[in-house]
Amino acid sequence: MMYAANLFEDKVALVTGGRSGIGYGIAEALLKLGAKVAICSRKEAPLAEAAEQLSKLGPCRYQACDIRDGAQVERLAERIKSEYGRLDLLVNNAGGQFPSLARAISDNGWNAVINTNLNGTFYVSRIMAEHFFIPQASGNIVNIIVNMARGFPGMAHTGAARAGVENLTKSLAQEWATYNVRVNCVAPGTIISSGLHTYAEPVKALLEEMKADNLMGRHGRVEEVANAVLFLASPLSSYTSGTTLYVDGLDHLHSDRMRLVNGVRSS
Ligand SMILES: CCCCCCC/C=C/C(=O)SCCNC(=O)CCNC(=O)[C@H](O)C(C)(C)COP(=O)(O)OP(=O)(O)OC[C@H]1O[C@@H](n2cnc3c(N)ncnc32)[C@H](O)[C@@H]1OP(=O)(O)O
Ligand SMILES: NC(=O)C1=CN([C@@H]2O[C@H](COP(=O)(O)OP(=O)(O)OC[C@H]3O[C@@H](n4cnc5c(N)ncnc54)[C@H](OP(=O)(O)O)[C@@H]3O)[C@@H](O)[C@H]2O)C=CC1
Repeated sequence: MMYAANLFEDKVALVTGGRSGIGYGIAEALLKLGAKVAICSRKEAPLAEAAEQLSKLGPCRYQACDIRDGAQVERLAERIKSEYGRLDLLVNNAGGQFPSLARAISDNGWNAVINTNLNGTFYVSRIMAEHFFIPQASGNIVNIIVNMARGFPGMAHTGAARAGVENLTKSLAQEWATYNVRVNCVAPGTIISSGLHTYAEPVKALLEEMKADNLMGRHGRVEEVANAVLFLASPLSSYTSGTTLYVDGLDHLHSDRMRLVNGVRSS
């Protein structure tokens, strides 16, 4: 552990999508550094199980919540208020999409991905800011997006949604600086996590190709994303807001996704 063991002592964090994968790893890292944590996601049973495991490291509450539903997010804010009385850090990690060429995405599929990744992130940010960050005159938001620096062929819906979140981050960072609220993004490349298991062939083969194409020759690890979140969540980054930190082994500068997508299409 490279950060001070009490870095987040007395701090309260909400990690959306904290029941699995990257969100679970972020919650785990925050708890190990003294934070009190709340996690939410849609599926109650695995969420409860994750909270039980995480509670071995420190206080961890959970509540089922679909981030696309403002009323559910309001109830989550009330619960955090009654359990912990404050919120210092929001990690907007919940999200996802499905691989598809743009022409094959249905209207519903497009809307599901935009609602989850862009609208959901906005609802949670605004509601947590109104309940906690603005009245407290302090807060920190870290948005988990994806590397879509050069577009995202094969996942155009999520590329558009995450670009929206990146721009929203720049706007909120400026509007809320006066309330001592920082807002930043972490943009992972391909990370070995539960999320990748949701993809079937031929995407699995594509993932191997993407690994070979990566200049570091590998996919990323959940801890590497969590470490970036810890930095942005901590006073070590106190003069940093409105930015994006890539955790992608250089994919944002180098990878040729269109070539890889074409390879899958012709196989
Ligand atoms: C190609 C490169 C691969 C490497 C990528 C590496 C970078 C990124 C990695 C990750 O992000 S890993 C994390 C991934 N985890 C997830 O994606 C899990 C969560 N995902 C979801 O929950 C869904 O994708 C969702 C669509 C956002 C869920 O929304 P919802 O629950 O509302 O969906 P549904 O009601 O089931 O469907 C709505 C609509 O969407 C269509 N759809 C859903 N899945 C697919 C699919 N696999 N293929 C095509 N279409 C899909 C579904 O059919 C519905 O549309 P209609 O049929 O009604 O038109
Ligand atoms: N793994 C990777 O390579 C990369 C992942 N990312 C992003 O990082 C984040 C975490 O990914 P990862 O851990 O790998 O994947 P997971 O699929 O394991 O995590 C997604 C989490 O989001 C929750 N979630 C999804 N939709 C909603 C919703 N509407 N409301 C509340 N919670 C929701 C899910 O729980 P539930 O189903 O119970 O709602 C789940 O816990 C995602 O945003 C993902 O797109 C970005 C780049 C790369």
